[in-house]
Amino acid sequence: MMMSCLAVSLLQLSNLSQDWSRVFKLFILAALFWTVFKFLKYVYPYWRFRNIPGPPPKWPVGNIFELLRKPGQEHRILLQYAKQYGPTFQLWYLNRRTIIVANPEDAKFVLATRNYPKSPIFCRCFSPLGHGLLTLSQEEHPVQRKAISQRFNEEFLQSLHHHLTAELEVFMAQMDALCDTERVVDLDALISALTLDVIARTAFGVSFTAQTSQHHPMPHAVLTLLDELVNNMIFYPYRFWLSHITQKRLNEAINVIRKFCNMVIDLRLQESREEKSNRVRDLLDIFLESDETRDNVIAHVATFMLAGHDTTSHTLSFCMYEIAQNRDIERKLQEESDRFIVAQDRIVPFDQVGHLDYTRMVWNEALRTHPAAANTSVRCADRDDVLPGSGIPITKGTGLMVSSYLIHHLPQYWENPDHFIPERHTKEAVRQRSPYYFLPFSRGSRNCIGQFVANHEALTILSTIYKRYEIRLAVGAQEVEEYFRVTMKPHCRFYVQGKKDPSLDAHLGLPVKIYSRKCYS
Ligand code: HEM
Repeated sequence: MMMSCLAVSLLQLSNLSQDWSRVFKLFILAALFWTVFKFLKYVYPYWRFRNIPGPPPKWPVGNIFELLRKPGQEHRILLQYAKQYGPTFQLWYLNRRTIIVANPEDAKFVLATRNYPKSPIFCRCFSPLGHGLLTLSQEEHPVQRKAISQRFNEEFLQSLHHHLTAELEVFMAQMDALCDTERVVDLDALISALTLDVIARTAFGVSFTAQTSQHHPMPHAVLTLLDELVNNMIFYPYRFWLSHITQKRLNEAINVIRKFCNMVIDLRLQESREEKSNRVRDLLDIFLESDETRDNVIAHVATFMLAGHDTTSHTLSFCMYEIAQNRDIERKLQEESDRFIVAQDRIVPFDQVGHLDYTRMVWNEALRTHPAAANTSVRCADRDDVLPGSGIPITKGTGLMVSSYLIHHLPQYWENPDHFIPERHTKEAVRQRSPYYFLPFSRGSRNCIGQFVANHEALTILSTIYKRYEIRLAVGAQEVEEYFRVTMKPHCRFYVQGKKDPSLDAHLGLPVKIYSRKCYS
């Protein structure tokens, strides 16, 4: 009896263990299937699009490491690819395909139709302060854009000129002090402080005094915010590991900006009608007059500051870098500013800015050779399609980026693309070519809403500077390079005359010496 009981329980145990081993086997099999499925899903896009032009991806990471090879020089690497594989080509980020678009016909298709909304990842990364125009969804954007565009009129431009004049006086006082001293100055830093003060006045009606003091908390907060947003985007796949490091700086910057905006808005709401009529209008007025919540007003103003500061200042620096290498261009600019800044005026009057034709051509050539926004933000196809210029197939969800830098530098679109030739932008020449050959401000419904602000600001600053000063590079021209980090900025690799000068920062933007113009000395 005992024996038979034992035999039965042994049998049950062995059945149980057989069940377990069967479950285990099934589990291993399922895991194997899952791995194979995931593997095939991962490699399938590589296989499916293997014949599309582009640098061969290194499995499993794609083209990441080639792009990371030279930080800040990604635009140069992409230019090599565009020359080798054709203007529109594909790149792989892990197993995700991104199409770099530099065929003007393809660019038109992507920018002018509404089938390519901004990528949700971009919108998520760039909106910690809420959604401004740059990151609004395809549905919300048109209404907001229309409302803001209507208020961006002649009156607004006049108030901009008023703010610009005030800040340019501060700028010139600094330039006068540096003039003829043989001191090496970082012109990019000076211009950056100037444009930050201008955009602050245009936005809030008050200066951040970035040009004269280090004490205002906003310049630091705005620059930190910009930097951290870029980090957010670049390191998006690793955000969980990096978040605690970057999040602290980001939150601190956001708190400073929120606090400042709230303070200015509170003051505005307490203002009497008389006080308001005695003051020059600014962006805050425009947004407060719309029926936006306070948080949305702050998001809009912050977006304008972020989008309008770096872009304008770095392009201006590159413009002066090019002029410093070409005395003929400098002379023509001087002649034009002499014509429009007359008698006791130091700054070109508002109604004369539109007549600065040569200065405009020089500015446009700087926008072509060194476009601050070297490419649009990433778009995401909302349907299957074929790009009409290159014939490249697009599947729903594919990322696309239109590269103005590539279009501006490919010899099939621009003769001698690396030469700085302002005459490319005569009215005649502009009429004869497709607008999609020149895309510094992008095009279509998501183009730059601030482009007329940037143009007005740039022409006023350039004519003021070349009326009074001569700018000379303090280093060889080849030592200043383009450094790309969402925007393109000038970056000087070497110290002056190869020696470390303790008065200079290791990463200068544009080292120059400033002289008073011969006829003024
Ligand atoms: C040289 C100077 C500038 C350049 C090269 C430039 C370039 C651009 C580009 C390429 C875009 C499209 C970005 C995208 O595809 O997502 C853009 C958008 C934008 N820019 Fe500018 N920009 C400049 C100056 C300014 C200024 C001064 C302001 C503000 C006063 C400004 C405000 C904006 C805004 C708000 C957007 C988003 C527009 C929308 O999505 O509706 N920009 N800019």
